[in-house]
Amino acid sequence: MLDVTGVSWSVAARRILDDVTCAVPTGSLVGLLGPNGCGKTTLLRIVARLTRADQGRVTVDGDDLASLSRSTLARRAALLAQHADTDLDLTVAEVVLLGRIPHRRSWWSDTAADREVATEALARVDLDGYADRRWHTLSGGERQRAQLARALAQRPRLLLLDEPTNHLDIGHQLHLLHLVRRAGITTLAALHDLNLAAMFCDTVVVLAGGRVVATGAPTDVLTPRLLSDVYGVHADVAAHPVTGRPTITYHPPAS
Ligand SMILES: Nc1ncnc2c1ncn2[C@@H]1O[C@H](COP(=O)(O)OP(=O)(O)OP(=O)(O)O)[C@@H](O)[C@H]1O
Repeated sequence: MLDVTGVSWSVAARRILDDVTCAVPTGSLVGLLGPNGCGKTTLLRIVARLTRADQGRVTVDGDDLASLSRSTLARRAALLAQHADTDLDLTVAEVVLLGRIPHRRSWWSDTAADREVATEALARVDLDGYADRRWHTLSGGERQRAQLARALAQRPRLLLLDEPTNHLDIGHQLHLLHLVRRAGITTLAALHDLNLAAMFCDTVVVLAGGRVVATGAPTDVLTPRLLSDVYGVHADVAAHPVTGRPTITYHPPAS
């Protein structure tokens, strides 16, 4: 369970997050939504302890994040950053094996078990046979999936995903979120595609101007009124004929 309570953060005299409270129940997928610049990445960075909150508290399975050692945190939480990439001349397997570092006794030697975990993670993201490819030869979508494999290879209890469907074609977007859901890992994912959020998330948390403006089941939160208030768009929302989840059809902007 991830609990974020009263988190605020300012930079250059500007309040970016303002008293944010939200929770991700164990094993659930929570979508972090909101327009560009509303503070989604900042919140994920605070939970990953890459940025320090000015106020508030974050606990993971009851433990205060601030009290965990770096190595314990690295074993517990994995972050897939928005622009995760590397300039190093690594193979795909080497990148995925970076996810095993927090679990190793020695920095340099990966074990057969580590390599097995990495191979399995690559298979899960549909990248079998890519292990020996050089990183720079991958497409944007292949890199994104390989970065998810690295995060999965970390075997985290908490997964933090910043726009994980970036660069992915629709088939791989659906596959990735289906996979994340089925993995049963406590997951907080910043998402821009509201239809995907509606389809896969147990709960959505909507930020606007650094504040939580709505939290709840997608059906309750993703209403035409909220889409208009938060995103300034007009849309129809209907229940999907099979799943009953909301599906959004946007209206073109009035000229
Ligand atoms: N280190 C920083 N210095 C100055 N401004 C910052 C810093 N970090 C974040 N910001 C600002 O804080 C706001 C929130 O940024 P953040 O990246 O969290 O938004 P976001 O919701 O993830 O946006 P997007 O959907 O565009 O990725 C933005 O206006 C950004 O410019």
